[in-house]
Amino acid sequence: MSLLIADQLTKTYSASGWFRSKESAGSGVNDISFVIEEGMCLGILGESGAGKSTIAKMVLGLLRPESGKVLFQGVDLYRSDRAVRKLWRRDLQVVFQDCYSAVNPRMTIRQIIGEPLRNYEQMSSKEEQRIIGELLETVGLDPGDMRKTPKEMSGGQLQRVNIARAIALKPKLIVLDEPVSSLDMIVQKQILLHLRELKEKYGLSYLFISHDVLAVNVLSDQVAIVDKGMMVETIDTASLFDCVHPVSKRIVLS
Ligand SMILES: Nc1ncnc2c1ncn2[C@@H]1O[C@H](COP(=O)(O)OP(=O)(O)OP(=O)(O)O)[C@@H](O)[C@H]1O
Repeated sequence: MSLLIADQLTKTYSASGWFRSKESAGSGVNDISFVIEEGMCLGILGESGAGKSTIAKMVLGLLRPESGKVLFQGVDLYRSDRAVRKLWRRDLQVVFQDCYSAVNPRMTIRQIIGEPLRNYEQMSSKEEQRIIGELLETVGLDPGDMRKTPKEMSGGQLQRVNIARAIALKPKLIVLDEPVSSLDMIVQKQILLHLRELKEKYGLSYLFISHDVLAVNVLSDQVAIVDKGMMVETIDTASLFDCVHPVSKRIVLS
């Protein structure tokens, strides 16, 4: 059974009032379909406004499609009850682009990473501390960092904290929504390679949203290229630079 199936997802935004413009009226995504198998990373590659975040939100259960469905582990996300969705939430995590707004600045790193553990697991404070220490080591940080607050971390370190929080419950799939775009090139590469290692070590699957061909090339097994809300081509990453669709060529080879 495939881990995630997105089947003909369509969402149209209706711009209104002061914000109505030719560009935004009728925008969104149309007839988006893809499959993610266990242990696989699918990259969604497209320029700004192509519809990448809309796709991510629909997969995460945050935006109901007008038509089409999202099946996660065989369960139809938008037709399941709250209890099923809570279980489903555990296996499907997310890392957003803006590492600072993804965390509560008043919490310590221990509280941030411990949040999903407290929501889903019952464990002693000592056990929680041990697991958080291990998670910090797994993402290349020092266990002593758990006493820090977000403002004492660099952007790259804080994004590693967000990754530690995302893997805390050993999810099946992580949606990575431009996870390295706000970091400098060297840190971007370190984190992408680290995500690749984690994927191989724990058999994780990723939906990797990006506008960056090189980043997609590092992490993805397959790439779906989106443009103006449509999926124009899906291609194995090994053949990415041999893409055939004119839009893919423009995006990949520019
Ligand atoms: N809430 C909204 N209301 C109206 N239009 C929207 C809304 N959200 C997105 N859009 C429009 O839908 C299209 C797709 O937006 P989306 O944010 O999914 O693109 P994106 O590829 O993620 O872009 P970026 O890389 O700039 O974040 C764009 O034309 C955008 O203006």
